[in-house]
Amino acid sequence: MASPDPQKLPIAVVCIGMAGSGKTTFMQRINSHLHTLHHASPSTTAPPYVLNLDPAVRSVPFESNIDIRDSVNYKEVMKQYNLGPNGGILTSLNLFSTKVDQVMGILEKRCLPQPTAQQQQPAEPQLLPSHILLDTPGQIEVFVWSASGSILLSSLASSFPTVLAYIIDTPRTLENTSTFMSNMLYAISILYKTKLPMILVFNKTDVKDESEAVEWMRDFESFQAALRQDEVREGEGGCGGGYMGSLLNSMSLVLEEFYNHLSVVGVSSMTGAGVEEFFVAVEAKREEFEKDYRPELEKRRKDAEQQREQVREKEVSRMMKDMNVSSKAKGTGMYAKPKREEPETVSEAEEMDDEEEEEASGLVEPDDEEEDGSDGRETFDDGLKTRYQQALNTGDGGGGGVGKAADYIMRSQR
Ligand SMILES: Nc1nc2c(ncn2[C@@H]2O[C@H](COP(=O)(O)OP(=O)(O)OP(=O)(O)O)[C@@H](O)[C@H]2O)c(=O)[nH]1
Repeated sequence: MASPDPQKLPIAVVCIGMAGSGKTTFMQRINSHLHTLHHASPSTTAPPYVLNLDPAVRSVPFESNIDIRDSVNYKEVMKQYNLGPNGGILTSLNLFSTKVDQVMGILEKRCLPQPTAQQQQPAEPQLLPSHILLDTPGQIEVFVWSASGSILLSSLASSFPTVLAYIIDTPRTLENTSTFMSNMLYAISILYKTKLPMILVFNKTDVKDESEAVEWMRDFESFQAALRQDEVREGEGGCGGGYMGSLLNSMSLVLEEFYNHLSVVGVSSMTGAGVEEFFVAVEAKREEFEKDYRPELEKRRKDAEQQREQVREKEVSRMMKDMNVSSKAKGTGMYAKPKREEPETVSEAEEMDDEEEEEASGLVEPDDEEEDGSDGRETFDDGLKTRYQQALNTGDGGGGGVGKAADYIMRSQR
């Protein structure tokens, strides 16, 4: 089947952000925006596909197609494993990630073009969602820094263009320069951890707009001025003074490159202002994903495959070495005693008896062993390696190959 056009693939938007930044409200807003588009033009636009990955949320103000709470009971997990709230969320997410294959199967079935029964003449063009929306747990680190979060994100990104929407509580983050810088550093760490394109969503712009933050990001001088104001306000001992001031100063210089890679939008999830700009940014990130991130993902996948292959080769060599030792010990394989030929004359019989006595007493000439041993071992090793490789490679990728290898070991040890 030809791979689908990347422009037609639904794009996955993963909402992450500090607790209380407004992720769920933002999800609700973009979900309702896409539903409105669908209602306006039902024949050309499908509603989004929505996933809730927050196991601890009591109720979500939007309808999700896949909800982690349907498969994992967070409260029960806490009870059974004797965990606190964060451990409970983490374990629930881990349990859910064991079903990632099923989740991806459903997503691919619902969001990717499916081959029709008669491939040559597709009946009607399938209307697929243009967006997959994901809400994540409030405890950001539980999702971003856990193995299960990585598994879910990398599985998603291997099938769909994926962008992160990092939701920021604008009024809170603009309280002072150090809060702003902390938030930016958190965003940068997530960017480097996930290696996915990111949009900074300055939320709650109905309370305070994002212009000041944008200025701090784009204009180093204005951040310096804000820093000086903080110093004056809080005095030398405050967050803007002393070593903190110079630290923030140099960090703002370092972060310039990071800011250049980010899309920034101001949104009010309450009023809906800025939502259209957000979707424009999402489309720009889709291109970036295809141009920069997909090749990187492919490269990482190839590297991982190569590594697996190397490990397998090592295993084969190790098994071969073990075989050599155990064959030697048992006198099987290349160390098997050659079948005795019947002596034809009395002197031959005497010679053979002498040899037997020598072997039994351990008095074998070292030269004799070396002479034909090295050649024989190489041929034996090569043959054995080929047969092992065949045994490991044959089969269904499941236990078939391993089974054959095991059979082979058993037979050769007899
Ligand atoms: N004024 C204003 N308030 C907002 C906006 N977005 C969210 N809020 C409020 O911020 C609070 C937190 O919003 P949530 O959507 O629950 O935030 P969250 O990040 O999902 O929270 P957790 O799931 O607990 O991490 C709520 O009281 C919202 O009403 C906004 O755009 N403007």
